[in-house]
Amino acid sequence: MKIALIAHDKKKDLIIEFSKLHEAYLKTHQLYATGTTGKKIMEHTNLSVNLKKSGPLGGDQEIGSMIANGKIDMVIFFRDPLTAQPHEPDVSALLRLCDVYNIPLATNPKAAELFLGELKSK
Ligand SMILES: O=C(CO)COP(=O)(O)O
Repeated sequence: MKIALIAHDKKKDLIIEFSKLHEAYLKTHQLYATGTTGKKIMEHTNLSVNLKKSGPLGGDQEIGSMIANGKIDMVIFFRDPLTAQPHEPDVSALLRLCDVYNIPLATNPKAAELFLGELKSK
């Protein structure tokens, strides 16, 4: 599967923790991430992540474009619902495209755990 991993700044620690916890399983998939999220995941794990631009610099749109072109199968995006983002329109567009293309989208760790649990059971 092609999985996109994204986290807003205040959620970076959470996505690192999640990636470490599920490292062995995530290793069996192709991973993509917005710039800073992906770099941090690679710093803290042995995962190899295909890096896009940083979210505020177009990374969300790059991932959105991949979704529109059938190149992403699942999105794990730990959003920060309590902090305004300068690139909010890009964030909304990415979430919207997940619904347009019926791509599973986990926006918090519990949802992501459920998704991986379901995948692992297959
Ligand atoms: O801003 C983001 C998602 O909207 C994430 O971008 P970074 O991973 O580059 O911090």
